[in-house]
Order: sequence, then structure tokens, then C-alpha cells
Amino acid sequence: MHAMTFAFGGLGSAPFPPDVQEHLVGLDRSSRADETPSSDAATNENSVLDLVGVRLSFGGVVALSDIDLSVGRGEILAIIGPNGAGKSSIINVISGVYRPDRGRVRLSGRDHTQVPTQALARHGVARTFQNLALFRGLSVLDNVVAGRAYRTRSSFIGQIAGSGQARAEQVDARDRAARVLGFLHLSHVGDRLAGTLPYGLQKRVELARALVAEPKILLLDEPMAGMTATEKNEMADFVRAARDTLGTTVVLIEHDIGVVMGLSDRVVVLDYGRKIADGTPDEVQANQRVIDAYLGVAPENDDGEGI
Ligand SMILES: Nc1ncnc2c1ncn2[C@@H]1O[C@H](COP(=O)(O)OP(=O)(O)OP(=O)(O)O)[C@@H](O)[C@H]1O
Repeated sequence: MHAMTFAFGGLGSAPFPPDVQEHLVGLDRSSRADETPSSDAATNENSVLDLVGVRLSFGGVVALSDIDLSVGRGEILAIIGPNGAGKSSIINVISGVYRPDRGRVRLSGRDHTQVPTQALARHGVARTFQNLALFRGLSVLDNVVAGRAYRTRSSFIGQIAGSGQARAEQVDARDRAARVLGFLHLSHVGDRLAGTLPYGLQKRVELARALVAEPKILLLDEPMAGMTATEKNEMADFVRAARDTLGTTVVLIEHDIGVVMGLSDRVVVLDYGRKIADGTPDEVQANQRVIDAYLGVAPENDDGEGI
């Protein structure tokens, strides 16, 4: 087992530029400025997401075993671990794709286990996917507008007939989508077909589509996968900006340990479906069990450098 050196990927810690703040005027914060994470973010009183004794199995394979996890308001939490450790399973349990065999998922203290996936946004949760899930033949703006669909209250007939309410909702959705595009520095590609954008920008459009829903909790499944080092750093800055500016709580899965350690407030480590560590990046990096199970065999990063 060799000692690991961590590259933090040059993640910027400077506040987001003032021009970006302007794009956010009118977007609702999911929490107020005085609700930024406390050092005691994992306590249930302050948590926006709790997993209690969650177990998930597929036939004989136990994907998650007795997982307890609390995520504090405004926290950026990373879930890491070797392949097959259960990271995607946790995201899928939180987002309602999988129902746990046992245990509970609670959002702001309310039971969430039974919520169907299509109702997720109404419960304040939005997600991005490991593999891109954009409408490639639609414009970037229309893709982001689609992230507001759950807010639509006008009837289907009303939308076809162009009723006053439907028109107002459309205008509002486009206005908010345009502001999120500005926030993520994507305004210049708003009219482009999503499928024609470089991969890194498509990943950012996915982030935009999730953010336009103004989620309390943002679930990011490998948001930097396949990106260049520069794109990863930009993405990390945007995720941090979403938390800092909108108060969004972020749960992410990411394999690039440099990015994870630079971006996250807290890191949870899974191995064979069990939680083996839960602490600050510094604590987790120093944890021998984590080094043995994961960090000691961490893959090279995309630049071909050891991490
Ligand atoms: N739909 C499924 N059907 C059967 N087994 C599954 C299914 N989804 C996950 N598993 C199994 O559950 C375990 C956890 O898988 P999961 O995808 O959650 O791990 P992971 O940490 O996200 O892995 P990776 O880093 O490779 O994406 C693995 O053994 C996997 O084979």
C-alpha cells in the first residue's frame, strides 16, 4: 500500500463574479443566507436529507447495508467508493428509482420512501445523470425550460389552446431558464441544439436543467465524468456557486478524488454497500480503512497522473 498524494485540481475558492449574481435576481433561494451549513451539519435538526437503516438488495446481491446518513442544509456531500460499492444505489434510493427493502428516506424530516420519481421535483429534489440525458434535438434553452415542467399548473388543453395561464407559465419558465443559463455562463449557446455542444457543455446544460427547478437537494451522478481538467474545475466552481448563491444542498458521486476533496464539505465512503467512513476530506484521506479499501487503489485521473 503506497501513500497517496492528493491534487486538488486548482479549484478556485474566489466568490462568484458580481455579474453572475445579477442573473440570479428573482430566482428563489432554497434557503436563506442565515441557513448556511453549521459545523454540526449532520445533526437531524439541521438535516434536509436523512437515510435511516437503508438496505437495498438485488436478488442475492446486497447493494446497500444499514446505511445511516444525514445531509445538512447547504452542505456539499460527496459519496465515494470502489466500483460496485453502492454509490449509484444510494442516489437511486434518494431519488425514488429504487425502493429500499428496509429503512427510510426522509426529506426535511418527512418520509420520502413512497414518493414516485415523477413527483420528486415537487419535493425539492433534482438530479443529473451519469450518462447524458438531454433532448439532443431541442435547443439548450428548451432543455432547461423542460426542468420547470413540474411547475406547470395549466391543463394540457389549456397549453394547446394557449390559455392566459399557460402563456404566463411559459414566459416565466423561459425567463427563469434564461437566468440559469446566464448563471452557468451558457447564454451564448441558448439557441444551439443541445446535441451539437461539446460534452463538457452538455454536462453543464444538465446542471442548468436541474437548477432551474430550484431544488433544495441537488443529486449529481458523476458530474465531471469525461471532462477535461479545466472543465472539471469550472463545473466544481458552478456547483459551489449554486450552494453559495442559491443555498442548494448537494450530494454528488464523483471518481476524481482531487475534485471531491477540493469541493466537498464532507465525504462518505462506501465499500461493499457499507458506510466505512464519514468525515471531512482531511479526515477521510487520513483514514486507514479508506486508504486500504479505496484510495490506495484509486485510478489515475484523466490526465494520466496518479492521485
Ligand atoms: N439493477 C441492478 N440489478 C442487479 N444488481 C445491481 C443493480 N444495480 C446495482 N446492482 C449491484 O449492486 C451493487 C452496487 O452497485 P452500484 O451501481 O450502486 O455501485 P457503484 O458504487 O455506483 O458502482 P460504479 O462506481 O461502478 O458505478 C453492485 O454489486 C451492482 O452489481
